[in-house]
Amino acid sequence: MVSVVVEQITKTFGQQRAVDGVSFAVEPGEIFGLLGPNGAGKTTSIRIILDIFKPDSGSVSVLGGPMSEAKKNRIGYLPEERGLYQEIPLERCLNYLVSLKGLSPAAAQERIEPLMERFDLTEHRKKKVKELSKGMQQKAQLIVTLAHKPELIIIDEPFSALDPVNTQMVKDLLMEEREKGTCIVMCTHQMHQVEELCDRMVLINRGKSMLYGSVNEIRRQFAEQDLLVRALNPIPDTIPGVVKVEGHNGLTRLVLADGVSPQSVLKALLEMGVALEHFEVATPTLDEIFIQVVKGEGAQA
Ligand SMILES: Nc1ncnc2c1ncn2[C@@H]1O[C@H](COP(=O)(O)OP(=O)(O)OP(=O)(O)O)[C@@H](O)[C@H]1O
Repeated sequence: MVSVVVEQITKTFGQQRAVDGVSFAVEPGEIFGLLGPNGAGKTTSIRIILDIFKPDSGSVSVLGGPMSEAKKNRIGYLPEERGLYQEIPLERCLNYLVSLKGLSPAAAQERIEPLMERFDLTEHRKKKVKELSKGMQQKAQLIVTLAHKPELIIIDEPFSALDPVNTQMVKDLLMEEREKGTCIVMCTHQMHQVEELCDRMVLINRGKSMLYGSVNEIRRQFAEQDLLVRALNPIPDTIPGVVKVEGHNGLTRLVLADGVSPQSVLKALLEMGVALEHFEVATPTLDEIFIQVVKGEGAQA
């Protein structure tokens, strides 16, 4: 069963077309990136998926059909605007919010304790939420998102305010959830996290879907006609099929002539006696692809 199917959704606020014909599907056991610049329509799309907004047109299926009150307890949502009660102790706040997902206070407590331990929050459990640091509050919010063992997790900027150690901890947790077959939809502006974590993605710009598919496939589509090589002996200046040879971060970048394949250049290098240590087809980072697409230089539907 596909966890989320979004088909041709549109939403307009006044004159503003916030979402304009966006479609995508997310399977169980995958981490899916919902990406786009500020104001692209990501939060609006999430709110439509969660039935907070009705779309003007198009349809959404969540966990096998339309959203229902019962289904909301099978979803974990980490919203952009965080919703912890600031004036009460952390443990009470967590227990209350997790109980809202259909667990008894005792069952909620059983789920919360190991997560507080894992997130190094146990010693802070008696502190009022407002006395916790931003990173601690972020971790607490993640506990609320995950403790009821949702089948679908929708998270907006899960790594905000987290240091590298906590970021890694959250990444490990998300990868464990994926292993268990949970479906994870993640909004983030941190493209290197998407490269590391996401299986597939959609990139929205001005409400429209610009790129959709496997992260690796999208990166390959944008691969340049360049090779990055390093050798034990000097790399010749003139190589058949190569129009430019230049230094690049400790490697040598070979710019290929139109229509020349990386394999033919590899063969030429070996025939010229180059002792290769490193050979790769230069793949742009998602950051570079994001900027290229959003600036309108490489838009693909
Ligand atoms: N409730 C609303 N009323 C009016 N306009 C809205 C409303 N919610 C969103 N918009 C507009 O819709 C567009 C998309 O906003 P949205 O919040 O979905 O973007 P986003 O991709 O989540 O951006 P960010 O990365 O900055 O969070 C923006 O132009 C925004 O001003």
